[in-house]
Amino acid sequence: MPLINIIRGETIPVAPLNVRTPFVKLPIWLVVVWETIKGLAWLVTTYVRHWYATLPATGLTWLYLEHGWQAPVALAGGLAVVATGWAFADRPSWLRFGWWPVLARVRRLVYRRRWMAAMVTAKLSVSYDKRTIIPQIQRVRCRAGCDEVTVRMVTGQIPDDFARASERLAHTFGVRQVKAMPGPTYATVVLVLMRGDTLHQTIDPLPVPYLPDFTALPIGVREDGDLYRLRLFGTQVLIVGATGSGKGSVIWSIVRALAGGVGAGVVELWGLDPKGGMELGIGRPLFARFASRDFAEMAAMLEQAAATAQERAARLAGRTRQHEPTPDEPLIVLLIDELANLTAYLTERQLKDRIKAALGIVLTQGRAVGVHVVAAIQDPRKEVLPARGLFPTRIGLRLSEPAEVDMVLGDGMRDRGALCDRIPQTQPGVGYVVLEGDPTPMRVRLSFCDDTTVRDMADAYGAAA
Ligand SMILES: Nc1ncnc2c1ncn2[C@@H]1O[C@H](COP(=O)(O)OP(=O)(O)OP(=O)(O)O)[C@@H](O)[C@H]1O
Repeated sequence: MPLINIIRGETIPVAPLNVRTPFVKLPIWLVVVWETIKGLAWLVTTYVRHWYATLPATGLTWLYLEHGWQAPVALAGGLAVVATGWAFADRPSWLRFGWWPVLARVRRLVYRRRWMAAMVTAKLSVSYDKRTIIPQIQRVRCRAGCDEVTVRMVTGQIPDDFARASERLAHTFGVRQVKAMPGPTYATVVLVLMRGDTLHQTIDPLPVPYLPDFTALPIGVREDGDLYRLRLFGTQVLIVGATGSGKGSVIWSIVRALAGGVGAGVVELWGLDPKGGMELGIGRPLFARFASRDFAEMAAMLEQAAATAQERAARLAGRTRQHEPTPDEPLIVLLIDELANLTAYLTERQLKDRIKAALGIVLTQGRAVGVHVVAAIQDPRKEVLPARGLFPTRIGLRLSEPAEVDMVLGDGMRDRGALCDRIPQTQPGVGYVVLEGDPTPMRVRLSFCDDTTVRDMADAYGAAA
């Protein structure tokens, strides 16, 4: 009979019907056999699933039964000696194939214990049709200072859902930070749970490359332990950070990576230090051109850089897509400390307009023809730096407000883990960058060149060298 007056999807109240379940009589031996088969099947599945624990336990028990307690103790001792020897002989392979896989097994158990509660409280479980569906742990991998947990998401979820809950997850699992990035296949997300802090200590100045690779200048260390290499070809670089965040160390790290080129004559550094030469002054011999007090001189330098960029662009048009620096036509890098002094705080209107126009030309036309800008600024707001969008590469150091993070690194980057506003004042030189081809931000620490290092570098590679 068709139901009338029933809205689709509405729950129909239980009918007051008296239902009697059919009564089937089973012999007791059948019940016992069935339960035994079920128990055995459970034992076999558990044994196979947890082979990493059950197999060694079986082996040790067999040894004990066959040869007494000395045999398993000798075997365990022997294994410990071999493992220690391996760890000392070749630490990377020991970590990769020995220690981390074992640790990953243990961590998997730890995560599974708290997983359900974590997913429900972080609102990552999905209730549907009176059922609660939880994202599933697929794989756990351990690496230096972090665990990578690959999770199978519930249908309809996206990695950004996990990114938004990352802080909650970090507290739940007692780790420093959680980053969420798209997994290797659709419907998976990789949660990177950062434990220790590989960037805790100051990074010493890196070796100066004999001739710089302009596509990969080594300027710091990434939190995954690799070198952080900056691509200069084809880009302009903006460094944003509150006062004392270490903007100077980014500038000097870049200069250090380019110093070999300065010595060889294929790189020309132009220094603009509107704060009176406080920052760049110590490395004066490294700069082919330098201005620190006279704003008219700075405007003239920018105009000359703009004219060079235009002239090179006109000459190279249709011949090459990337200018190759030579001693006759070197790569020009304009290093500007506190750019806001030129773009926002300058009171002289005419000078300001000249600087704005020249800077716009350099930023738009200089990228492919070897005229680059590396500029530092404290305040990333549009009112202070209208040309922010013309800097394709941005480095976000410690910032004062969460809202500034997305302004510097791009929309949604704070949710994806770029916590620039949480960098402690005690960690200058730490910041976040967006690497090519990676949608999640990477935490990095720039190398620190103290005054003596800068002076030595200037003596070795500067004009007088
Ligand atoms: N990469 C780094 N590693 C360790 N310490 C650093 C690093 N960079 C800077 N510092 C320390 O932090 C202090 C402040 O750095 P710095 O002057 O470069 O900051 P800043 O952002 O340029 O500040 P301001 O805007 O006031 O010029 C330095 O005196 C130095 O001792």
